Amino acid sequence: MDGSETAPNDDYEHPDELEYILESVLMPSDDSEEFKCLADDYNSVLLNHCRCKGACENSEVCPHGGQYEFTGDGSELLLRKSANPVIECNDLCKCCRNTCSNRLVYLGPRKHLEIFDSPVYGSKGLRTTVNIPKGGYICEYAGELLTVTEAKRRLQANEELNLMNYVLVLNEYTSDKKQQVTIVDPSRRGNIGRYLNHSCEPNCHIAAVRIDCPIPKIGIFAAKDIAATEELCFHYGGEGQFKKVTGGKPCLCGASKCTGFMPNTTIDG
Ligand SMILES: C[S@@+](CC[C@H](N)C(=O)[O-])C[C@H]1O[C@@H](n2cnc3c(N)ncnc32)[C@H](O)[C@@H]1O
Repeated sequence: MDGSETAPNDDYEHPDELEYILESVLMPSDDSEEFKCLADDYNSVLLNHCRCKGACENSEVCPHGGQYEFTGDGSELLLRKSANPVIECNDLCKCCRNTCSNRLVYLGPRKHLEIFDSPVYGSKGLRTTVNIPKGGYICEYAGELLTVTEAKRRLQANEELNLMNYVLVLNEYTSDKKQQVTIVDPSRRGNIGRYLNHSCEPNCHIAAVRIDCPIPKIGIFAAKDIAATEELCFHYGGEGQFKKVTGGKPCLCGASKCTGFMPNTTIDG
C-alpha cells in the first residue's frame, strides 16, 4: 500500500530506538515460495465494496455493516459481541467515509493511551488515561507479517537468547474447518500495540478485522469497561485460553485466576 490516503491516523511513537509503523508490513523477503504466497495475499485487494448511500449501520443494507454499534450518547463506536468475522468498509466502498459507521480500525488507534513502566510486569506496558467502554477499540497489534518458517525461526531465537517474545499467532477457522494463520511480530517494527502484556484475566481481547486486504488486522478491543489508569492486557493464548498451561515462562499477571505460566506461542503446521 503506498499509503497516505488509507494509512490510519496515529501520532504515537516508541520510547526507545525502534521503527514505528502505522500498520502491519511484510517481513523482508527471503525469496521463498512461502514468502511469495504471503506477499501475494498482502498485495491483494478485497473486492467486496458496498454501494451504500447511508451510514452502513445494518447488515441488511450493507454487505459488511452491523458489526459496530454506537454508545448511547453516540460518541463512539463499539464492537458488537457477536461480530465475527469483522469486515470494515474501505476506500473502494461508495459510502461516505465521514458518516459510515463501519470504519473503526480504519481510523487508527484511540487517543489517551500511554506507554509506561509497569510495576506488575517489571517491564513496559500500555495503559489508558481515560475510561474506555466495553467494546471500545484500542489499537491494532501491528508488526512484521511473518511466514510460518520465519516465525518458528524467530521463536526459537527468542527462546535461546532469553529475549522478550512479541510474535503473535492469530488462527481463524472457516465453517469447513480450514485454517487461516496470521503471524505478526512487532519486535523490530511495530506500533503501540506491542506494549500490551498478557493477563490470565484480561480487560482486552483481540479480533480479526479485514479492511481492504485478505490478511486481517489484529484489532485489540476492550473486553469490559476499563477505568482510567488501568493497564491494558489481553490473553496471549487467544482462543486457546482455556487450555491449562503447566510449564514455561512464569506469568506475572497476578490475577486470582492466574495459571502460573504464560501461554506458549505455538504454530500448527
Ligand atoms: C508483547 S511484549 C509486551 C511488552 C513488554 N512488557 C515490553 O516491555 O516491551 C511480551 C513480553 O512481555 C513480557 N510479559 C508480558 N506479559 C507477561 C506476563 N503475564 N508475565 C510475565 N512476562 C510477561 C514477556 O517478556 C513477553 O515476552
